[in-house]
Amino acid sequence: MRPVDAPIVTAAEMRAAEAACFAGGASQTALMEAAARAIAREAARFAMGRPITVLAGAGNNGGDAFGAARFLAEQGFDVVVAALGQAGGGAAAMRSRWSGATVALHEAPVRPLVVDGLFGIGLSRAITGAPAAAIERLRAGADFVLAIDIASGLDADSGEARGIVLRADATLALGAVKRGHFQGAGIGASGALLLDTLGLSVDSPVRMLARPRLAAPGAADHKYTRGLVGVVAGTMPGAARLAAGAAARGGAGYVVLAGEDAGVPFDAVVQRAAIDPERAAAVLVGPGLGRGDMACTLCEEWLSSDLTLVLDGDALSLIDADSLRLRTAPTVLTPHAGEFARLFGEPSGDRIAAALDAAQRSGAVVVLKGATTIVASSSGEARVHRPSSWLSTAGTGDVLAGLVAARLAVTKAPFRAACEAVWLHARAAALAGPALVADDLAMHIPIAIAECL
Ligand SMILES: NC(=O)C1=CN([C@@H]2O[C@H](COP(=O)(O)OP(=O)(O)OC[C@H]3O[C@@H](n4cnc5c(N)ncnc54)[C@H](OP(=O)(O)O)[C@@H]3O)[C@@H](O)[C@H]2O)[C@H](O)CC1
Ligand SMILES: [K+]
Repeated sequence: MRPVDAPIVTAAEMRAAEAACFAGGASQTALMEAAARAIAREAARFAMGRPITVLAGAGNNGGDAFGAARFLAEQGFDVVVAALGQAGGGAAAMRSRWSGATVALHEAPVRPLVVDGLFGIGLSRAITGAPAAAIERLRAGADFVLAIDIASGLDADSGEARGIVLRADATLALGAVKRGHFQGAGIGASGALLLDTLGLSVDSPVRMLARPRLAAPGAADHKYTRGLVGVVAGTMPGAARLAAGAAARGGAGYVVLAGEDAGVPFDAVVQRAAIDPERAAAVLVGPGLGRGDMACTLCEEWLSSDLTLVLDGDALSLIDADSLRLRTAPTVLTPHAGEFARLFGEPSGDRIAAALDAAQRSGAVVVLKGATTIVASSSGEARVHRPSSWLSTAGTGDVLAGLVAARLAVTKAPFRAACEAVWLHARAAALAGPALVADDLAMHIPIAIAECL
């Protein structure tokens, strides 16, 4: 199945879940048989009757592979197993049940479908030498590669490539999806992500972002109860206008764009010289703010207020992470990779862990944007989303920041608001289609909201 709202685990968390399953009386062989059956089911779908080469490593990833080969052969598929090393432990039992053709990995025949059971979450060092050469040859010749649990060569936690990676067209995650599927080289090497939980009960405060449930305003609501969003304009008012337009279409009851001659995206956004702090439910500082003295002064003023803030763009270049700890009001930061690195340091591989650390350190909700966007809270919760790569164009960050401010004004809950905004932003991009520009996004936000009611 395509995972939705699924827990995302580290290798250690996966092993702990497996151990708990074994402690409850399940056998490793039974679990591997279930995994093998699931792999064979998916491989049969992609093989479409064509010959299959199954790659089997020395660990349990390889054990799964031998089991899958057996089930595929029983269904009449032409299967050969190309094995690396001697299977140990549970994998030996699975290997002993395979009676079909087995060749050494370097002799693996190139076939339309390759099932990758070389390495799973036990990869412990870079893949080099003969295995690397075989991976290169088989990837070049295969029509389709199905990875068992994770593409061989990927670190299960950081998604970093350890030497060569056997890029997959689809990955069947076993038990739970792994952090490595969503970051580093894992983003491009995992292909379509499928999941079979094998009946394991796995939970984690880190989950895939699901479509939010939104509510229409109540009968007693008016523009102030729905929340006034203030957007602070600066030297590049266009960015603030993009943010204000997104806030207005993102559910805010009232949007004030504060700044001389900032202009407005449309008449429903009101331009004023200043934001009335008594009335503002959320204030966005940063888009197009600039980094001069005036910008510094504005940043300091709002940071020292007790208002709910969204800090984006230039504001993230003017503050330091530790000063945020002094704030007691809800704060959401929306850094891209460069702004994040300046505030919290360069993430060392596992960006999910880095975002959680940053949220813990700053006390803010951190939205670490990128090919995978991570929403992290200081309570240790995180949501992970893969938005369209077409969002990599100027101004889309301003739109997201405006959406975060709108959802904050509506929900008054920073983690929930940031999750809703990230989902709506990605959905608006999908609706806008290829080659979108930031100005296209806002008009699709109401359609995305309608899908959540
Ligand atoms: N999650 C589930 O419900 C289930 C998962 N299963 C599968 O089990 C694997 C994890 O199995 P494990 O045996 O821990 O590890 P691997 O199969 O990934 O392989 C590790 C072996 O490979 C050797 N190794 C590691 N790196 C290299 C390398 N670069 N070159 C050569 N050999 C390497 C490693 O040797 P060491 O020297 O590190 O000891 C191991 O021998 C999981 O991914 C799932 O596929 C269960 O089977 C079913 C349930
Ligand atoms: K694999």
